[in-house]
Amino acid sequence: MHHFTYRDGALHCEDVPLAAIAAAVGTPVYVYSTATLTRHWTVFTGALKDAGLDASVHFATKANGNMAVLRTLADLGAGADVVSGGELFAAMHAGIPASRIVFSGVGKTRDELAYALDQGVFQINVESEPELRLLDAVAREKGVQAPIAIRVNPDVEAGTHEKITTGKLDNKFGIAWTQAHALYRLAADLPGIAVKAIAMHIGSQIADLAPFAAAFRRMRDLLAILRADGIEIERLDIGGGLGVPYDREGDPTPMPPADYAKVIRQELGDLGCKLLLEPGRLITANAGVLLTKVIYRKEGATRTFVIVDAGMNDLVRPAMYDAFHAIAPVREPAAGAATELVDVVGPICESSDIFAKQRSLPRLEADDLLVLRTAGAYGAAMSNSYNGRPLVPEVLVNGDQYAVVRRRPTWEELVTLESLAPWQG
Ligand SMILES: Cc1ncc(COP(=O)(O)O)c(C=O)c1O
Ligand SMILES: N[C@@H](CCCC[NH3+])C(=O)O
Repeated sequence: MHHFTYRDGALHCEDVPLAAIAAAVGTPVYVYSTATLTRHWTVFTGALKDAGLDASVHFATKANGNMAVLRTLADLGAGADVVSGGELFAAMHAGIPASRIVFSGVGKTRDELAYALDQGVFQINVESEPELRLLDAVAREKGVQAPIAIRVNPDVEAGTHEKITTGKLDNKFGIAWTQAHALYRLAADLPGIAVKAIAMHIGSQIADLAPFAAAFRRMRDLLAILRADGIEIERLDIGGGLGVPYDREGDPTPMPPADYAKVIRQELGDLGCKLLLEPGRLITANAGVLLTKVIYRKEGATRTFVIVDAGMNDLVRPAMYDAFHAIAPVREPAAGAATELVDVVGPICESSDIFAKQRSLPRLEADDLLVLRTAGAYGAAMSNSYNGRPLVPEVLVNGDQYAVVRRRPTWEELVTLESLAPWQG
């Protein structure tokens, strides 16, 4: 069931024509579908339940931290996986209780650890020995015990883009699995630490089950070693990383959640541990599009450029990871309409500000509206104001209603955080 479809020749999000949103809010703008968010959440949690797994799902808020999106998920029972004090604050602000929040991240500061303990987060995923010792000290100062997992790096090849792989030995994330037992031994002996779980996360946009299965087996082996040493582990946090279809011809079809759940059950289902999952992209990527307008059609010497009003500051994935995003015109092309090969580019003064090279699209003119699909994860979340462009706004659709859930800042607001130095008068 798709919630971004053509009706009467016009692309809609649920029951709202995207052209109506463009007219009212302006472009560029992200548009999210409540129905798709709900469907993804329900299918994913349903697959875990159908596989008989005792699991809790903690949405990785880095993928999409919009408060209205988080509230939609919170209302469905979501927990959160956060990676900074700011994300922890925002998740709680959106209505996700600390008791359902996991705090991950390779560089948590003393202040962030103290804040997380004060709030009573469910679990802190420790990623190094110095962090473990600091957390122990902060917890003891407060007279509490910090509930922890140690994030273990299983050293598997996730088969994804090298900029988003995290589970190889030379990545900065987690503890090498060869060093994990010793660190768990230390953790078990620290009075400010309560060892609860083993955590892992091997990368993002993974479209194959084999790396997950290999990592789960490492986890299983480690659990046996820890148990033999008298270290009790109640739960296993298996991270996120499931890939989604970006609709590029020839791309592998990402795995269905039911198949993923089956592998979890096979490898980890008989250990008496509760499971924690941290999907991000899977929940929100296909629930959002970036709606943009053609500014110019420019006939270059060797190619035609379609210059749009969204830029790499609004959606950095193509520039940063050579990511593919399907592009569709908001006005449905007539059946059999001619297509041409064009480069779709943004207005930013960077040569990498290119959304698509030599993409086959119907002829586009100035003022035509387009969407970049599958933009609901790591889209707005990674946006910035480079080139003096106000942060891109966000709209949430629900049936025939829509609301601006982050407004576009004004030019005045672009400079309000800045001030002159005292000697400048
Ligand atoms: C620790 C951790 N958990 C969860 C996620 C979410 O990953 P994804 O959006 O690929 O599901 C990430 C990001 O890769 C992460 O670093
Ligand atoms: N930002 C990346 C994913 C990074 C995952 C963060 N751990 C992307 O858009 O693909």
